[in-house]
Amino acid sequence: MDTRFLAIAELAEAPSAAVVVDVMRAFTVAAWAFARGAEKIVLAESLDEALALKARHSDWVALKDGPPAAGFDAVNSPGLLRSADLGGRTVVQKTTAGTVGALSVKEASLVLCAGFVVAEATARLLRIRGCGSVTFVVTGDDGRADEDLACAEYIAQRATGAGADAAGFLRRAGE
Ligand SMILES: O=C(O)[C@H](CS(=O)(=O)O)OP(=O)(O)O
Repeated sequence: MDTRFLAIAELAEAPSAAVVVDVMRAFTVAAWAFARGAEKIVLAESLDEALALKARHSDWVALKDGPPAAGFDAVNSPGLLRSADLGGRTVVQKTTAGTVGALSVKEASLVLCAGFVVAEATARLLRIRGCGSVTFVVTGDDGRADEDLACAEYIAQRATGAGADAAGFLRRAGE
């Protein structure tokens, strides 16, 4: 498997397969939202778009990063979502890095949004799909977030079927 690890700003053309990594926190939050029963997540281009979607669909859950704000129901916190009941709900999510990264590769044939909590499932899907070339988008800190790079490298190793010791990658993420 041919792998590239790029910041959002380094993306030139649409990759064939993209794994967009945001450990802290957009795609850890997204995984928890699904674990708490969410039916789907809509990624908004802007805060205004998120609010407009919420206005059109009052039953949707509008979620943003940063502090709570009027019109939004939730913030980008895995810890808070762990106790939320999102059964059957649609979440609209807007964050600074993760959702921007995912939307920047929306023309790719395959877009996977990942963090450590879904790393193994992500690697398995890449293996099943037989992706020959994968672009990992390192979203945090303008591509310098080591928790995202560590997660991306872990997924890349696991996707090739190579054994990888998660502990070392997780340690990097925690530093
Ligand atoms: O919720 C977050 O911590 C971040 C904000 S920022 O990227 O650190 O400014 O959003 P995310 O897009 O989940 O990284």
